[in-house]
Amino acid sequence: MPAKPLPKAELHLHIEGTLEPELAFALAERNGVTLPYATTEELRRAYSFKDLQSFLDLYYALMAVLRTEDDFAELVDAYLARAAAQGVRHAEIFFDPQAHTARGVPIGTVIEGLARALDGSETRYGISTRLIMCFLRDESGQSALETFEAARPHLHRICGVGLDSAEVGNPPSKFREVFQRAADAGLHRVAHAGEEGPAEYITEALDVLGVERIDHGLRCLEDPALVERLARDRVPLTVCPLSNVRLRCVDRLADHPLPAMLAAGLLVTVNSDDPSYFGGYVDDNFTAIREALRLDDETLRMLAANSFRAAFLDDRARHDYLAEVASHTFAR
Ligand SMILES: Nc1ncnc2[nH]cnc12
Ligand SMILES: [Zn+2]
Repeated sequence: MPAKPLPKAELHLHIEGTLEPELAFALAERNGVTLPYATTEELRRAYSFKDLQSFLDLYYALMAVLRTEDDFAELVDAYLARAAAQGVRHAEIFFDPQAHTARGVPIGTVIEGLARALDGSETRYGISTRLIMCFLRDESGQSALETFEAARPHLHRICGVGLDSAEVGNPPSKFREVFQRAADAGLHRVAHAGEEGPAEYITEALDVLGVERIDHGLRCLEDPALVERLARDRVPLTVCPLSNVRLRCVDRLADHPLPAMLAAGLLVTVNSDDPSYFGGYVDDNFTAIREALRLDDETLRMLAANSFRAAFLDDRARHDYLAEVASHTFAR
């Protein structure tokens, strides 16, 4: 019998980044969309990125195949099936509404399609789920505000807001007002910061946007006072090792700063970001860092426990998930 994967929460996962080439071609055919690739193999060969922007260009282009509620529900369903096989017990899932509304897909189609599939996640896959609506930081603050207002009738489906897309030149402070509105609506707040952008963006995300978690956060290591603050305040960092290598934030997995982050006392979690594009889902990230960084079982257990500590869960659910992690036996 194959070893049971370590139970874990996934806190940094873009649902659009789970679009596998096979599903992309199936949806393209169903929706009459022509892709600029002849085969899934040819598409996969395009997955060679020199930086975040070169990835984002393909990521947004491929979304053209997502048009109906059923498409979004199918995308979620495919992710949940894979996530369950990777030991995911809880998932907090990002989506990018502006990438769809800009193509004429109504925001209600996106949110209700995603939410419909997520409604069945506990019974069908044993995974509790939350939705986090991200704003594209290379769009304007005004566009984020309009998106938030368009989503208002659906806010009961959403647990929080986030900030993603091209980081450099797009500081968190652009989005002060929409994050304030989200806070007033009782939503959680997270933001990508310190992936390609500077450590100052992490500080700004905390101070100006009031975020509770930082997505990526690698570049905090350039600012010792910030590292001390993040460690003292137990601010979770949702780190994505395979993504960091594929987007060339880190040269090789063996050079990944995750051990330095742990040594600094940071609350690090491990996640997959855009698994279809970056060569692995979340347990594949755990396996890759275990080997490349020579992590022992207790470190892996701590990373899994951190994922539940950092999740937007109630105390009871958190306690139960942490007990699952504590009782996991590693078999190889
Ligand atoms: N790694 C990443 N960084 C910023 N925006 C993203 N959108 C999807 N993946 C992303
Ligand atoms: Zn991300």
